[in-house]
Amino acid sequence: MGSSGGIQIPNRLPLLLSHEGVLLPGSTVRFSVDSPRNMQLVSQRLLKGTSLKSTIIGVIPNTRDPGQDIDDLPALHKIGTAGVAVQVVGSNWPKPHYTLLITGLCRFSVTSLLKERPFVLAEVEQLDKLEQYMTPSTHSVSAEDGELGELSQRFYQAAVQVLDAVSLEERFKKALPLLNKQIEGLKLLQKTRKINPDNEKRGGVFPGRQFNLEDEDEDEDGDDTASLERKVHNANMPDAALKVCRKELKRLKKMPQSMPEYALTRNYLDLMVELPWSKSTKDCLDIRAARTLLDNDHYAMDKLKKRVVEYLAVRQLKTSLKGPILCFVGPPGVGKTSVGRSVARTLGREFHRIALGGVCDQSDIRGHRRTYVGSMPGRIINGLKTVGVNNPVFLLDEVDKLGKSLQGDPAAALLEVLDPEQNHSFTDHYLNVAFDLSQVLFIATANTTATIPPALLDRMEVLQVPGYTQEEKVEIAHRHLIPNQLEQHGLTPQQLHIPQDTTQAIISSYTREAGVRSLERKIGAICRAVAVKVAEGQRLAKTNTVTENSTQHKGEILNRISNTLSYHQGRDKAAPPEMPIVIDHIALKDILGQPLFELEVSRSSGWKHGEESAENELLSSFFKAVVLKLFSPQPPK
Ligand SMILES: Nc1ncnc2c1ncn2[C@@H]1O[C@H](COP(=O)(O)OP(=O)(O)OP(=O)(O)O)[C@@H](O)[C@H]1O
Repeated sequence: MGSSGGIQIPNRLPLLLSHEGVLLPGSTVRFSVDSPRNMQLVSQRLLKGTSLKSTIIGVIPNTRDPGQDIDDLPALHKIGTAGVAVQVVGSNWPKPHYTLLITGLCRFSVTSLLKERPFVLAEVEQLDKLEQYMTPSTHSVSAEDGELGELSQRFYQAAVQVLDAVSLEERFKKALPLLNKQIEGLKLLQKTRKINPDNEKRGGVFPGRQFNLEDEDEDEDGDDTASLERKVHNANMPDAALKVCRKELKRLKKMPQSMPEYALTRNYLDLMVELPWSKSTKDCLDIRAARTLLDNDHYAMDKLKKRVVEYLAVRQLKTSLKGPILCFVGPPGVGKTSVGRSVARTLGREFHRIALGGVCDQSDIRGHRRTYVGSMPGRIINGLKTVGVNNPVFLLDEVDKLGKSLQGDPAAALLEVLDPEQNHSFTDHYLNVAFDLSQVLFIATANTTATIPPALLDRMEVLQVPGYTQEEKVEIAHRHLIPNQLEQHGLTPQQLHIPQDTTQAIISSYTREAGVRSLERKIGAICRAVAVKVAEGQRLAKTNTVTENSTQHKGEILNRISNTLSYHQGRDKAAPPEMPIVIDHIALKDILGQPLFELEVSRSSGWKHGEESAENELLSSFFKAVVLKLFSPQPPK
C-alpha cells in the first residue's frame, strides 16, 4: 500500500462475487460463501496468506444466480468495495461453506480481468480516498453507509446503486430516498403496533420494535435460553445436576439453532427442569380412614387388606421406612392394581402404573445414553416427570413378565430401583446424574412368583391374593361392579336392576375366571344394552309420538323392554319408564347370547339318574367279561 496521498489498496485484488449483500465502505457485513470460486478464494488466499495485504479482497455484487458461477464467469459489475476480512469461519453443515466478516474500506472500479480460476483476480483502480472514512468531518458519511449496508439485504438493487455512486453528491441523492422510505415504514409500524404498557414501564419503545431492559439484546432465541436459564435456577435441583445443567446451557448458547445437537441439548434441559427434584406431596395418612377406604373399595381380601394396613401404620410411625417392597401375587382380575391405587389414595399420593409385561431391554428402565440417536429417559424417570412429584406410588405391574434379551436384563436394572440402599442415587443413562428415588413407594404385582427373577423376589414381600369363590364374586358384583358400571354408563339403580340369581348365572354360564374382570365386562355389556333402551325411551317421552305397537325389535329382551316402555306410555304417554328394567334369565340370554359354558352344565344336570346307572351297568358287565377272559385258566392243549 502506498503512503503518499493517503492509504492505497493493492492494484490487484482477488474478487469475491457476492449475491446476497452489498458491502459499502465503512460497513461490516457477514457473507456466507459456498460457490466454488469464492471457496477457492477463501482457502487459497485468506487462509494461506500471512500478510495483512492478503486479507484485503474486493467484493463485487453478483446479480446472477450463484449456481451459474460454476462454468462461465458472469459479466462483472464495474464497481466494488475493497474490504478487510476480519473473520473467517468454516463449517461442513449442512454443506461445506465459509462465513466471512468483512469491513469495507473504499470503492474501486475493475479495469481489467487477470484470471478467472481458481478465483477471480482483477486489476482495480481505487475510487475513494481511504482517509476520508477516518476523519471526523466525513464520519457521518461512513455511518450512513454502514446503515445502508444493513439495509442492503432488503434493498439489494438500491444498495448497488449507492455503491456505484462515487461522488458524494450523487450518493446522497441515491441514499436519501432510501432513508426516507425506511423512516416512513418505521412510522407506519409504530402507528399500527399497540404499545404494551408493561414494556413502557420496564424499558421503552423503540420505533418499530418493542423491547424491555431485561432482554434488550436478545432475539427470540436468546429470550428462550434466558427463560430456560431461569427455569434451571428455579428447579431446586441438587448441586451435581445444577452443575451439569449450567454446562449444557453454556454449550446451548454457543450453538446455532440449526445444529441437530441444539434440539438434543434443549430437550435434555427441558426434562431436567421439569423433573420434580424437590417437589413432593404431603402424606395425609390416617390409619382408621385408610382401613375404611380399603374396606369400602374392596370386598373380601381380608388378609391382604390387613397386611397393607400394617404396612401403612409402620410408615406412619417411621416416615423414613426403608422397604419392604410389597408384591401382590394372584390371578388376573382379583384387584391387585385396584388395591395399589387405594394405597395411593389413603396416603394422598400421586399414583402411576408402569407396565413391565414384555419389557426385555435394560434401557426401558434405565434410559438410553444421550449419544444414541432417539435416546430417551427410562420409564422410572418418565413416570416421575408425568406425576410431577418425587414421592408417588409406583405400581410395577406384572414383574413376572419381564423378559431378557441381548440389550441387557431389565430385572437387573430394577434391582437398583427397588433396593433402598441404592435407590437414593439412581442414575438414568439419559440424565447421567443421580435422582433420589427413596421417597417413591413401590408396589409390584405379578400373576406368579415362579418367573420372577430370584434376586428381585428376594427384595420383595410377597402377598398372595387368591381367586374368589362364587359367593364372593356375587357380593363384589353387587357392592362394587354393578354400581360402578351403572355410573360409567350414566344409568341409575332406578333404571336397571340385576337380581342376584342373574349375577350367579353370569358367573357360572358366561365367565370362567378366578378374578372378576370378565364379570365386570359382562355387566358393562348389559348396561350398554339397557342404556340404548333408556335413551330411546327418553326421546320417545320427549317427543310424545309413540304409539303402543310402534317398536319392532330383533331380540326378545328388546321387546320386553319396549313392553315396559309401552306399559308406562299407555298410562301416561309423556312419561319415561319408571320401573327399573329387570334383567332376568331370558333378558340375559338376549343380551349376552347363548351361555358359553352351558354344555357342561346341562350335560351334568340333564343326565338322568336312570340313564346314568344303565350305562354304568353296561360298562361294568363289559369290564367283568374282559377280566374273566384274561384271568380264566387256559384249557390244556
Ligand atoms: N375384592 C374386590 N372388590 C371390589 N372390586 C374388585 C375386587 N377385586 C377386583 N375388583 C375389581 O375388578 C377389576 C379388575 O381388578 P384389577 O385390575 O385390580 O385386577 P388385577 O388383579 O390387577 O389384574 P391383572 O393381574 O390382570 O392386572 C377392577 O375394576 C377392580 O375394582
